[in-house]
Amino acid sequence: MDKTAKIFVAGHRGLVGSSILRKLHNLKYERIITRSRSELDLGNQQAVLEFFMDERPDYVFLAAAKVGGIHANHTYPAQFIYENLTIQANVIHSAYLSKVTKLLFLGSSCIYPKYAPQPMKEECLLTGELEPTNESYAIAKISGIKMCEAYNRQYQTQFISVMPTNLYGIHDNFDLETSHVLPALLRKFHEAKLNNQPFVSVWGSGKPKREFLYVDDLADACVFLMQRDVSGEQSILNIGVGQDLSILELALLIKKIVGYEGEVRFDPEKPDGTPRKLLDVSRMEKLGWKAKVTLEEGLKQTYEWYVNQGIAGYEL
Ligand SMILES: NC(=O)C1=CN([C@@H]2O[C@H](COP(=O)(O)OP(=O)(O)OC[C@H]3O[C@@H](n4cnc5c(N)ncnc54)[C@H](OP(=O)(O)O)[C@@H]3O)[C@@H](O)[C@H]2O)C=CC1
Ligand SMILES: C[C@H]1O[C@H](OP(=O)(O)OP(=O)(O)OC[C@H]2O[C@@H](n3cnc4c(=O)[nH]c(N)nc43)[C@H](O)[C@@H]2O)[C@@H](O)[C@@H](O)C1=O
Repeated sequence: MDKTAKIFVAGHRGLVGSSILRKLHNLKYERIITRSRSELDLGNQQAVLEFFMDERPDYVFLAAAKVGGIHANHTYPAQFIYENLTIQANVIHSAYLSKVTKLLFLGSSCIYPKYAPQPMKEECLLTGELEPTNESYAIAKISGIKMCEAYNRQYQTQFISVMPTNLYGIHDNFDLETSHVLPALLRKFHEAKLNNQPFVSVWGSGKPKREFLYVDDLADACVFLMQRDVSGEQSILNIGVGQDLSILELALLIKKIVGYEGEVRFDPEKPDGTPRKLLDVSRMEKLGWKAKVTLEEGLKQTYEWYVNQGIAGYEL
């Protein structure tokens, strides 16, 4: 991927896409193409094909998707399967037809079985039942991985899939209904502090364990992979930090960073989801890549960004 390559970042306004865009700008890539959803609906097959045939990008980062936390996934399974299947099918097929050199598809750690041995290796894909709260999303993501593999086998394309663990960072979604746990807890603890609330409600039992990767580390890994030949069995790669913590431990860390002094209460009416999903990151380590940002550093940066955006009501 030389500096004059034409690069399309799909989903450039999202958490991941915006971070990939920042990384490419910092590395002085000169020909980056973006389209907002109103300019190009990636669910529109004809429009996507016309765009690829007109623009002829060399490299594609496919970071556009229907994304959400446990509640959104559980409540809107039809939208999660339909939108993800159509976006990825349109982009991957058009990339093949327009002879894209290399495409990187964003999967997710939720593609692995609910009770997969920990840490989860890439080989455990399709070896057991999925977690019901995000089955629709996971099935769509598995289809995207299999589509990339099928095109590589039949058409000799270079389409790779990465499986990031739970992500967080600046430009995340802080909506309490649709967000993931980390931005939700940053917001809940922050608002509880501002409003002197006596407790913060944390969903589920607090026992599930999750691994969190700062989004700029993910963007770094994605660009690293685009710049290298990772064909064959390495066309699927886990990306994580290799360490996890319980939701209770996460809540206590966020409470400390925000400086909230009230109580943490659990809401057993809300689902726990997968008990644990820690990724085995040895494939990426063998390639020479490792995450750099610690959870505490990443949380502080994200909290500062959230507060400075003005969403939170006051400046730090
Ligand atoms: N966030 C996480 O914890 C994880 C994310 N991933 C994967 O990473 C990728 C990016 O996720 P993330 O950045 O968090 O998601 P976001 O929701 O932050 O961003 C998704 C982007 O896709 C765009 N988009 C959605 N539908 C369409 C459409 N029909 N046409 C054009 N654009 C569209 C959105 O546009 P708009 O701004 O207009 O809504 C948005 O910019 C996804 O594939 C996700 O599955 C994987 C593991 C964990
Ligand atoms: C990235 C990943 O994200 C999703 O899977 P998830 O990891 O289960 O998602 P989550 O971040 O929303 O929750 C993690 C844990 O945290 C608990 N929890 C506590 N309190 C809040 C809370 O306030 N909000 C949320 N959302 N969760 C909370 C919550 O009950 C659960 O036990 C999938 O959509 C999946 O498709 C996917 O790919």
